Amino acid sequence: MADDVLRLAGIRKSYGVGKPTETEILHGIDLVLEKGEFAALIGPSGSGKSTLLNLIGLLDRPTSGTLTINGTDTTALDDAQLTRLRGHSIGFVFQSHYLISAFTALENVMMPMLLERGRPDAAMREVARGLLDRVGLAKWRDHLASDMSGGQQQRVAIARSLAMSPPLILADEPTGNLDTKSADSVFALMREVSASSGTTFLLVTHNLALAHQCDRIIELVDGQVVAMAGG
Ligand SMILES: Nc1ncnc2c1ncn2[C@@H]1O[C@H](COP(=O)(O)OP(=O)(O)OP(=O)(O)O)[C@@H](O)[C@H]1O
Repeated sequence: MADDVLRLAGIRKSYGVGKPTETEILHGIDLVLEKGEFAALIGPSGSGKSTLLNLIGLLDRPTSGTLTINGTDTTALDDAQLTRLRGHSIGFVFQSHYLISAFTALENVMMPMLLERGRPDAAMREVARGLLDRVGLAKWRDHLASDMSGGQQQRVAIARSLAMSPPLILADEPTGNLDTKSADSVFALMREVSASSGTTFLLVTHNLALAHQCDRIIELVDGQVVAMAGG
């Protein structure tokens, strides 16, 4: 369907393939995320959430099954093609923001565009300024990342994840290191971004209160999706 941003069919993942230790971690995942959906991925520790996120983020390959991102079947792509698709289609926000501490907020937000285009230009700066305005950090654009609070740094990371206007953002415990107030405001920001730009979010979280505020909850237990409920 044209509005599918992500489609997984029969995704299996084993580690140690061909070795005596071979273990299947994901046992056939079927999942569709549509444009603008804001979904939570929950499940106990060891259930396979990070393994699944790595596959969806094109950082690892499934053992079998098909994974389609924005209409592109990734099965037959080589590593260079996967890297290119990742750069254009997927934004990442992690528990640790992974900002470059010696760079300003603006420079951090420009990074994905710099990696793509090689050298800074005025248009890039303009996009980065607009994104920092959007996450409420207009006045902080020239501050070093290391001088900002945890919540502000996570806002910069969200602005950076939007730099290439990806249809899909993968957020792995993005509020895990924040106090409740900052966590709530970072969550609200992600929801606002999703609603206003139609960006699809998949949010991995152990925080059930946040999961219940999402459009949908996808629950993983022992490498299988056991429930998909409304938030
Ligand atoms: N590279 C690897 N090689 C072998 N086994 C792995 C590897 N990565 C993960 N596993 C195993 O896969 C299973 C699922 O791990 P995964 O990290 O995906 O779970 P998770 O749901 O993200 O857990 P958590 O909530 O603790 O982060 C675990 O049993 C883990 O030991």
